[in-house]
Formats: sequence, structure tokens, C-alpha cells
Amino acid sequence: MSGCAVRIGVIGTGAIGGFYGLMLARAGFDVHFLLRSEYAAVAERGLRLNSQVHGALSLAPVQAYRDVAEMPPCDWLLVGAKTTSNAELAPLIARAAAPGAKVLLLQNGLAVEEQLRPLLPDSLHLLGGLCYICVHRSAPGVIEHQAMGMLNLGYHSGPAPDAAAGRALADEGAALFRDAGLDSNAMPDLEHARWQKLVWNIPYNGLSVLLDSGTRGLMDNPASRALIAELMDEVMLGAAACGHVLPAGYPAAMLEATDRMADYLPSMYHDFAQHRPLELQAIYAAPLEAAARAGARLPRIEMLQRALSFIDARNQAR
Ligand SMILES: NC(=O)C1=CN([C@@H]2O[C@H](COP(=O)(O)OP(=O)(O)OC[C@H]3O[C@@H](n4cnc5c(N)ncnc54)[C@H](OP(=O)(O)O)[C@@H]3O)[C@@H](O)[C@H]2O)C=CC1
Ligand SMILES: CC(C)(CO)C(=O)C(=O)O
Repeated sequence: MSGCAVRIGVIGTGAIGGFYGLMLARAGFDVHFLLRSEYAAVAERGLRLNSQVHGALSLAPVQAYRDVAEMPPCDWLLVGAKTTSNAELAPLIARAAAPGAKVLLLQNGLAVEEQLRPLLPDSLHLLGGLCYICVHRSAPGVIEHQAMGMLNLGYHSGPAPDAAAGRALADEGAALFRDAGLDSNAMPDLEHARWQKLVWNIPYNGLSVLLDSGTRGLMDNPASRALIAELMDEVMLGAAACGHVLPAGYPAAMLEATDRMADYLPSMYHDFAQHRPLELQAIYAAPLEAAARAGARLPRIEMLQRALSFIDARNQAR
């Protein structure tokens, strides 16, 4: 596929949007970045990536916009904002979309596509993307990339006439990221993959905030380590109740993988530290609601969610 033939828009250029957008632009794709608070810095100095995988990379100049009305119509729209912004972003996404565009949510959590779908025109394809990566912003326009980078895509809904056509679009998206040197695959079942990723995000994202700790501290303390394992088991139960039986050894594999990782602060920790809203609906409420509908109660996750709701409300009032 020729890089220049495809026009890509990044809606929300933070850690994730900045990382994947920069990699695509450096691979020759025509990438346009919508920014908010970091617009001036990025328009002036470009994007910088300090990557422990790819080395120090930069993109300058950047096709940066603070007003979506100035963006050209894009064939692919990568939504890199937090899930808490999706409803307000829907009209902006529709505004930046070329006819029949593919909208790809690069977000954690469950049911994020279901929440956004009714707010988008029916003519747009909607896909979900799961990012297996550790990135955060350290300054305006500066992204720190600690590890990994794989991005898997699944088709959710839109004008694709059948599952095979949806799968072909997910394949097309994965090919873009592979052209940018990244590991990327199409997934047959987006909801299944979202549940699987929650086995990691539900314990670590929330506990990093609640216990004010990175992954190393959480893993080294026997009490928090036990809690992580119990929370993972509850996610497995919730997933199974919803028809997604995950491999029995998956929690153990996630614990081992996290043991091998350098200390890491999940994205929810950064949100808390910056007094931004936490992604509690997507990462906690939606899985709890889905499990409850399927007849499963997940009391530890429920307790974690309530504690986080308290912390989130107080944190934003400050
Ligand atoms: N960081 C990571 O390693 C991983 C993150 N994820 C998931 O990826 C998603 C994105 O996370 P992350 O990149 O860390 O988040 P960031 O907070 O770094 O980035 C979000 C970006 O969206 C922008 N934004 C929000 N609203 C608007 C708007 N109305 N107009 C323009 N820009 C807007 C923000 O701008 P502003 O600065 O003005 O707020 C910010 O630049 C989340 O769902 C997260 O859970 C998944 C795997 C790993
Ligand atoms: C699992 C991990 C660490 C990387 O994919 C992640 O999802 C996150 O930080 O939100």
C-alpha cells in the first residue's frame, strides 16, 4: 500500500495518538493531528518521541490543528483521546471524516464503541484498537515510550456488509501500522479481546491510583500482589459469564509478564496526577454492568470501582 495515498487524522494527540501518528507519518503517511492544550508547542516545535524501543525520534513540522474545521477529510481517524472525552468528540470525528471513513478507537475498556456508535453517522465504519504499549507524555509534544507497541484491531460496526468485509477493513488498518514498522493484527472478536486486556487494566490501573504505586511496588508487596491475582480472577469470571472464556493460564502469564517489566505507571495514574477524569466508566463500570447482566457479581472489582469513584470526585474538585 502506498503511504501517501491514505490520509490519516489523529483525534486527540496525547501519548497514544502522538506515538502512533508520529510512527505513521515517519513511514510516509499523510497524517494530520488535532490537538488542544499542546497545539502551540507542537505547531512550533513538532512532536518528539523518546523511545526505549526505537530510539529518539521526532516529527517536524507537524500538520497540527486546533480547529477540526481546518483538517482535510481523512480516510482513517485514530481516536487517541481518553474514553471520557468520546461523547464531546463525536461531532469532531464526523467533521474530520472523508465519506466512508474508518474510525479507530485506540482506547482501553469495554463497550466504548457501543457508547460512541449512536453519536456517529451510520456511513462511518467503527473499529476498536487495543494498544499493548507503555507510553506517557512528559512535556507538551514530548512522548516517553517505555516498552512494547503492538496494536490489534477489530471491526465493530458500520456499512461493511458482512463480517468478512469488516475483517478486511481491520486487516487494512493493521497493514498501515505494519508499514510503520509496528506489530499489528486484525482480531476476529473485538469484545473478547477487550475483556482479555481488562485482565491487566482492571487491577493495575486502579490499584496504581488507590495505592499510589507503580507496578513494581504492587508486585513486590504480598498483599497487593494477592489482590491483583484475585482481581484478575474476577475479570476472568466476568468475561466467562459474558461468553468469553479466556485461557486459564492468562492471569499467571500477565503476572509473570508484569514481573519482567520495568516499573510502570499506568495511564490512569497519570490522569490522577494531572487531575484529569479517570476512565472509570470504560474500565470498571461497563465490565461490571455487562457481568451483572449476565448474572455475575464481581465484588472486589465493585469495591475498587467505588473507592476510585470517591477518589476521582475529590481529585477533580481540587
Ligand atoms: N498510555 C498508554 O500507555 C496506554 C493507553 N491506553 C489507552 O489509550 C487511550 C489514550 O490514552 P493516552 O494517550 O495515555 O492519553 P493522553 O491523556 O496522553 O492523551 C489524550 C489526548 O487527547 C486530547 N484530547 C482530549 N479531548 C480533546 C479535544 N476535545 N480536542 C482535542 N484533543 C483532545 C488530550 O488533549 P489535552 O492535553 O488538551 O487534554 C490529549 O492530548 C486511553 O483510553 C488509555 O486507556 C491503552 C494502552 C496503553
Ligand atoms: C497493559 C498496558 C500496560 C500496556 O498495554 C496498558 O494497557 C496500559 O498501560 O494501559
